[in-house]
Amino acid sequence: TRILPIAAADEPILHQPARAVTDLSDPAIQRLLDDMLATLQAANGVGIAAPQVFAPLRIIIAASRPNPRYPDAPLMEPVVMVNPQILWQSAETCTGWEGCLSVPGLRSPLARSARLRVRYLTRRGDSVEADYEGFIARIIQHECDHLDGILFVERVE
Ligand SMILES: O=C(CSC(=O)[C@H](Cc1ccccc1)CC(F)(F)F)c1ccccc1
Ligand SMILES: [Zn+2]
Repeated sequence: TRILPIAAADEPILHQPARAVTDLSDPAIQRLLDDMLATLQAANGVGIAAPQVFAPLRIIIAASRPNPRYPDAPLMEPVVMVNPQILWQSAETCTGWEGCLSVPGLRSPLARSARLRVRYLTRRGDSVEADYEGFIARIIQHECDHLDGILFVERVE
């Protein structure tokens, strides 16, 4: 397992759409998932997307945990989502702080849908549909933006 370099905001890979994963049994994909997890934990983040470690693939990891800005954030097992699709998101929004490992030192409040339904493949290839709300829903929206080449700073009013 390796800690991977994290792309800075000016890297082109962060401004282009990522490609769907077609072969989850590829050992290189399974290794990437392990490396993304190690990189996320080393960076003390609560989420990460494959383009941030220079892999133009539709893979995200959400790993909410209590932190100074979200003391009541749920502590969750990191969830790996391959080819995530947001099936539904609430019109109702909530505003909260966001940061980005690719934009170090910048934090900004941002409105996101309060609830969403996501369909994704687990790292073993099982298709899952799940509902999320609050801080975890925020992380998933932030990470899915990365898969479409969108940084949170582009959404700040
Ligand atoms: O742990 C961080 C560092 S930034 C972070 O973890 C990003 C994820 C994130 C943090 C906060 C809100 C939404 C997403 C990671 C990124 F860039 F890869 F997506 C944090 C920042 C602000 C509020 C709470 C926590
Ligand atoms: Zn980010």
